[in-house]
Amino acid sequence: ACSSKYVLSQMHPMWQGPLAIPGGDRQSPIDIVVRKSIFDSELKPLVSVYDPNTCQQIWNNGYSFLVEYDDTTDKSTLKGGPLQDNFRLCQFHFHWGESNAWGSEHTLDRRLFPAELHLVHWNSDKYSLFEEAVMEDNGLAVIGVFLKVGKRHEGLQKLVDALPAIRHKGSVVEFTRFDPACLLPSNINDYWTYHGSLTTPPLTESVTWIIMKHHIEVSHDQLAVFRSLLFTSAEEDVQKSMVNNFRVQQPLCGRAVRSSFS
Ligand SMILES: NS(=O)(=O)c1ccc(C(=O)O)c(S(=O)(=O)NCCc2ccccc2)c1
Ligand SMILES: [Zn+2]
Repeated sequence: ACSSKYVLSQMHPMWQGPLAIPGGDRQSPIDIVVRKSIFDSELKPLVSVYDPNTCQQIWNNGYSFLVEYDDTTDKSTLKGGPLQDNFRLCQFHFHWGESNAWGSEHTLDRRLFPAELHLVHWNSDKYSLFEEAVMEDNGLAVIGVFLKVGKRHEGLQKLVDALPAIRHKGSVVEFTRFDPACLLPSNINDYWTYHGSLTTPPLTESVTWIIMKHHIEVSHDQLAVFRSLLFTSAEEDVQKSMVNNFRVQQPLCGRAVRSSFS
């Protein structure tokens, strides 16, 4: 799938029909083979500055639920690490399974996690709109954090409590003063990074992925509320629970995965 100009047969249970992807040799997600990752001492510490007052709403887009931030100014930003430019936070969302046995998009030596958090940022030094950056090389930076089932995550509870109000596809509610930094592991300086793509349409190869080595813990009950969301809108007569909203893993095609730690 790396050589062909177009990568077809992206027949994913959730998307209708094959998706032709331009290029197709730097798709995401991937399995991170830890022993094959390359320590890069030039990788700097990540610097995230998030302003909870830029948090605006939470909504169900029929694929995941997104917490969206005001990205019209440089108030919530990410820089450093593998990034040369300044990136603005636009949203975060999760991927999860129908059981705790699987759900993450990336894996570590094939190890699956029950869920994965993605914080999506776009390059505000080079582009003026998220929609532009999505289509461009070096346009996006996404932080991935693995979730494990264990103790209750106090910071996550405010988000969990908002989910029943957005059960159906298309529902939106106001959601303010949420600090996404509370969802990051205590150590954000240990990560892997590689060049890849969005894992949802348009699957553009515009993402610098930054996958955290350390996970966060959430409780079984908190994750169960994620699974109470629906893929379907209120009007549809068959309601489908929002689970297994992850993409199948993609070929590495010779890409290097660098680590910030040895
Ligand atoms: N797993 S991932 O980080 O690749 C990802 C998943 C979902 C979405 C999304 O918008 O639903 C996004 S998004 O926020 O980047 N939007 C992509 C689709 C889109 C393109 C252009 C304008 C609006 C939305 C990213
Ligand atoms: Zn995602």
